[in-house]
Amino acid sequence: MFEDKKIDRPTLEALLTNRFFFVPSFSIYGGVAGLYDYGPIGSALQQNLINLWRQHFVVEEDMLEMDGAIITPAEVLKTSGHVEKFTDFMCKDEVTLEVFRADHLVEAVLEARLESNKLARELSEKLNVSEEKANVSADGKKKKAAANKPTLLEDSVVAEYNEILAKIDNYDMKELGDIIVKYEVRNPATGNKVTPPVEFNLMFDSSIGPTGNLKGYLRPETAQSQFVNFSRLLEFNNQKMPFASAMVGKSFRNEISPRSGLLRVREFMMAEIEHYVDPLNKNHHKFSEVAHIKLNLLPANVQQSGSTKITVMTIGEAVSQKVIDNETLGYFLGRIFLFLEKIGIDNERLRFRQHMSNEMAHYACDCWDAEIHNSYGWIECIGCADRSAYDLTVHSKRTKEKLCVRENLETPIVYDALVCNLNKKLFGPKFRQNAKAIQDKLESLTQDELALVKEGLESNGKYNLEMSSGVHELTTELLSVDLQTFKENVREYTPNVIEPSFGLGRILYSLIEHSYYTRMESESRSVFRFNPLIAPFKVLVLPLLKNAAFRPILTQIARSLRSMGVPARVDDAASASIGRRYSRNDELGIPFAITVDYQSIESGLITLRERDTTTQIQADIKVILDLVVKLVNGSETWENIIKTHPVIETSAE
Ligand SMILES: Nc1ncnc2c1ncn2[C@@H]1O[C@H](COP(=O)(O)OP(=O)(O)OP(=O)(O)O)[C@@H](O)[C@H]1O
Repeated sequence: MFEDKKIDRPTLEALLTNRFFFVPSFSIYGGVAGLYDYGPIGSALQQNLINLWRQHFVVEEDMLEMDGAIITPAEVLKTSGHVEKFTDFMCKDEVTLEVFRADHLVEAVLEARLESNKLARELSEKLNVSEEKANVSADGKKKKAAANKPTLLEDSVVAEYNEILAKIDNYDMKELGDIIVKYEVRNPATGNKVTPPVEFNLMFDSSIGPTGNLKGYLRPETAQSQFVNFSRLLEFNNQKMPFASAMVGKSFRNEISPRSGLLRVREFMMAEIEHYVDPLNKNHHKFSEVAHIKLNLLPANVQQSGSTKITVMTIGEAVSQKVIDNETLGYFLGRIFLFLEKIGIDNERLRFRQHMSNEMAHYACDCWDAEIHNSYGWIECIGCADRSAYDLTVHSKRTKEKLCVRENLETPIVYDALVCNLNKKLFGPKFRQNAKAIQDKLESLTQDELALVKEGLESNGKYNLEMSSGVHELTTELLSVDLQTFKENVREYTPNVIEPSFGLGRILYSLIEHSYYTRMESESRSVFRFNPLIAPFKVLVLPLLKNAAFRPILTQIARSLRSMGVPARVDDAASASIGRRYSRNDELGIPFAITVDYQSIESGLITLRERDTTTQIQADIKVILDLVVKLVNGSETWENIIKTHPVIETSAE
């Protein structure tokens, strides 16, 4: 099913830089890895992506949008676990001190060896020479791999490598260190050994205010601003559950070794949704709308067995067979699929990969990444996790603010529970300064623990309570543990959170690759097949020839389009032929072109060209402008139009 559509990345990258899609930031100062500036085309693409995302999620799913602060006090990120755990594993070239993200280094080296092995085998088959000889030729071709012990690999070693690659996201620091030693993973560029992996925290720190006493960080995700505002969001939603909040904004991660263009940067645009749901009911009222959608799934158990084989399943089947944990998670995977399809991502190069046990945060109960294949391999572009009640619980515990839902019950819940009844007159004087801590401890005991206290008191007249302050003897004069009946009219619970988290730069770059092609007749003519929703400019307006007589009509057309909300670009440069101008604007992915010629001045006729087919029709200005608006807003298709408007003959482009 999946076909690796190879592209010529150096040519694509040169085009993206030359046409100012995006470029390394501060390049005239030498640049800094992992920072990029978007030019007019990149910014317009990003903005269109954000607009479509807002329409598809915030508007259609009726979400509550927020815009939170970027600078975040350390206390918030300590509570969320980021200060301690937001780390990657780093190792260094022992000689040059070049740094690597350990899992990425292992991945790159093993992949290079597999590739080298493949080449050697192909050569060996072709030339029918001994494997040793073939090995020498393959080594010559793959210099990089040579630094990493390029030998023709035994089948069993190939299987081991493939298993490691399938599980690469699941290894902890020690396991990665062991793999590096066992398989002699070295710096591919120098062949030097690398140091054992260590943890590196990815957050940029800072201090807030002039005293330097308040430590802060640039946020590594937008989620925490949404969690800490949960009560206000719930209030705004008239206390109704379930509901979602959403936020688009920059996040910052001090990546160890950003080497893959927009895919791994230190400052990037995120779009995150936090969907709050009752932990006892994770069904979704619109689930039936996505249940039929077939997804390419890569479940955790398949990866754990060392395979990357895709299972194609409908979301309905996946949820009913518990491959996907619950309906709400399934619903969001479906909506993510529809969003990616709408913007133009190739479904054959999209898969949903489930996290393996170690990879998943300890509190999460299921997590799927939408991975898109591009020339860098399979890239996680969207994470979609069920984070359970973790975030709201920890922030609530730390701040003593209630971050929970109170729900009036139609039928009250009646239940029996054990409670401690203290004889306060004796309890306080007996334990003095420890009394409060002991009381708190007793109140925090579970029902099972209370049952043990009750049993001790009733059978021995005493119970020894162990605490960090020592062992405290509790006697029947001081307290009793009794069964009491409770009636609750209100149910209080902390919602679970399902979080789809989008990295817009990764989606954008993948879309650029999926949209890129070169025309058959000339390899040098690059085109982006951006659909009209995503295209930076929707219409190119150009004269057949440079002639001042065309200027008024060009201006009139461009102004009309712009006033109707259709971004238009005029290209009337004197030096370039019409074919050259079509082609250099195809490089910007402009879907339609309106051409003005002498007939336009005489009779108001203009031509409309479609980018991918290069077919053209001719009609009156008003007719064409009406058609363009429909084409751009998606209410009309080119296929339809050329059924009713004859395609005209044009000179070769
Ligand atoms: N350094 C980065 N550069 C660009 N996008 C990123 C980066 N880190 C994360 N993202 C995007 O943010 C999304 C959500 O972040 P998440 O924390 O789940 O990523 P992650 O698992 O840390 O990614 P990775 O494992 O690739 O570092 C990712 O799916 C990705 O699209």
